[in-house]
Formats: sequence, C-alpha cells, structure tokens
Amino acid sequence: MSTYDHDSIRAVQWTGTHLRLLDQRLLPQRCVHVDLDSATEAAGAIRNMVVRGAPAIGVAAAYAAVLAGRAAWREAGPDWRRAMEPALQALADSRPTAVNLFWALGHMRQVMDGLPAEADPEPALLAAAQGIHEADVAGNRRMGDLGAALIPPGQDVLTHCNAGSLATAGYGTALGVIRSAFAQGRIGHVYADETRPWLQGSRLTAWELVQDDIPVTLLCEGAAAGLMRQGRVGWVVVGADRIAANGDTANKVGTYGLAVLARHHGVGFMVVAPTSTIDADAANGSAIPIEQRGEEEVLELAGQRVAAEGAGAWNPAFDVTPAELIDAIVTEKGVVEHPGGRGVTSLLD
Ligand SMILES: CSC[C@H]1O[C@H](OP(=O)(O)O)[C@H](O)[C@@H]1O
Repeated sequence: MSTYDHDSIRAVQWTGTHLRLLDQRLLPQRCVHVDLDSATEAAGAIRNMVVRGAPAIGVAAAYAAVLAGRAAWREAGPDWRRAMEPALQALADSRPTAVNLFWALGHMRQVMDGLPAEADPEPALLAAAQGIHEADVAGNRRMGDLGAALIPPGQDVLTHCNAGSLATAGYGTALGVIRSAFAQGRIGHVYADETRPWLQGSRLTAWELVQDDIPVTLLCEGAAAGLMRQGRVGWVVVGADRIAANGDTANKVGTYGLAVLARHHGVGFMVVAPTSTIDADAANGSAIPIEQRGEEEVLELAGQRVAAEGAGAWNPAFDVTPAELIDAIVTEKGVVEHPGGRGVTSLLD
C-alpha cells in the first residue's frame, strides 16, 4: 500500500470563511480548487458537476447554507430566515436525484428553526455543517469494514461511476469498501467502468485508486457482460443517490444493467450508501426523480461533437435497480442482505 494519504483527496472543504470545492470537471489532468462565498454560486457548482456524488453534494449544500445565513444576517438582520429562502431554494433546485442534498438542507432548516431571530445564525449553522461533514467520513470508514466483511478473500470486484473520496466527505462509500477490502487482502484487483458520458470511472475512480496503489483496470460499460461471463469478478460494488423504502436504488445510469448481468452470472451486487441516502417517503423506485441532463453530454466528447449531425440523445443521469436484484445494502448503521421483500426502513429505527 502506498503511504499516500487518501484523506488528502477532499472534494469539499471549509476554509474558515469560504466553501472550497475541488473542480472535478478538470480531474485527473488538473487539480484546481474554487473558493465560493455565496450559496447561489454553490448551487451552480452542484448543477455543473464541479462537485458531484450524493454525499459530497449534501456536505457542500450544508456549507452553502452557512454562506446563505451569513449573507442573510448582513442583509436583513433579525429577518434572516426570510432572506435565506431564495438561496436555499436555488440549492434545492440544483439537482433532483441525490436525496442527500435534500436531507442536508432539511437538517440545516431544523437548526435554523431553533435559533433566535436576534442573533447571527452563522456560528450554529457552521457547527451543524461541520457535524454533517465529520459524520460522513466516520460513516464511510464503518461502511468500509461492514462491506469488506461480505467479500471472501481472493475476489476481484467491478465498480461503476465514482463513489469514492471525490463523491463524499472522504474515504468513499463503494470505494470505501474497496479500500478496506484491499487493505484486508480480500481483493487484489478492481475493474472500473469508464461511465459515460462524464467518465467518472476513468477520470475519478481510476485516479483515486492509482493514488492508493490499488490495481485498477478500466473498461467500457459494454465490456462488463463479458468480464462477468469469464468469472473475473465476484462482486459488483456501487454507490447510490437515493434508496427507496423498499430498497429500490437509484444510481448512475448503467447500474441497473450491471445488476441484471450480475444476477444472471451469479455475481454479488452490493450497494454502499449512508442512511442519509434512504428516502423513506419514496415507497419504491418509481417515486425517485431521475435527472435528465443535456443531450450535448452524449453527442460531444471533450466539448467537440462526435455524433452524426441530426442525431439527438437521451441522457438520463441515473437509473433504478430493483431491490430484488441487490444482494446487500451496506450503510453506516448496518447491512440489509437481500432487501427485496423486506426493504430498508429498519435501518432508520
Ligand atoms: C457516493 S455515491 C456517488 C454517486 O453519485 C454519482 O452520480 P454523479 O456523479 O452524477 O453525482 C453516482 O451515481 C455515484 O454512485
């Protein structure tokens, strides 16, 4: 294992005065941070994928609420709650699928409700945001151990998109399990889907694993079927953006197909996500809003059109995997094996 400190990969930081984001659109070629001092700037950064990944989006939104509270106090004094609303709405409108965004904003609103109108809300909001940040990292390490325990030694795994330090407050969810399983000698090699159109796999997951000296081999999504048919992986390990009460799980587009392939080939399928990703109000996957992104993301590569002129594109950013195709949902509060038929709300008790 390298001595590389993967904790140094920080998608989201608080500088003491600003929200600092690692601009993930530029990785792996360039490591550039942006310091934001307005919640509406942060909403734009979420929408434009400067920061992405469900838990990381939630942590960024929590710090953005701190910025909104600071501006509202300066602008409106005791009327700061009303003055915060436009910024909080802009954050809520930034991306629809990752429920961690709405969970974090809801937590910050609960804190707001308990504060006096006559006092600057920033210190209390900052303490709440830092609590969300620290809890995410701690939960990821717990999930790493719980998920790794499900992987017998001698297995290799396949992952999709990026559910690592770059998608969280640190260590990662799916990549947290992979980091822990590798450290325990359970896995020797990771296969990663490149994950079009944003290439989170080839740009972000591969970058994280190379930094950790974890052997990683990239593949086009279309090659995953042959990989499983050849018996080269024992588990598919992925993150999640929203888990419905019955265990149906929304994750990066392509995840559902991997789950069908995994079940067909007798490969385990593991979802790793904090309980802040569970949406108890969504009875099943049909209630999960799926973000539709611009067709240019499919029609272009590196900003240049590669598709035939005249062709359009369908670009759902996520799809839903039925609980029946999931072998384990790993959270910081425990594991639900075979969630189909039993759901996941027991994890919220
Ligand atoms: C740790 S879960 C990250 C989750 O978010 C990704 O989507 P996006 O990159 O569009 O934010 C993908 O679904 C990952 O599994």
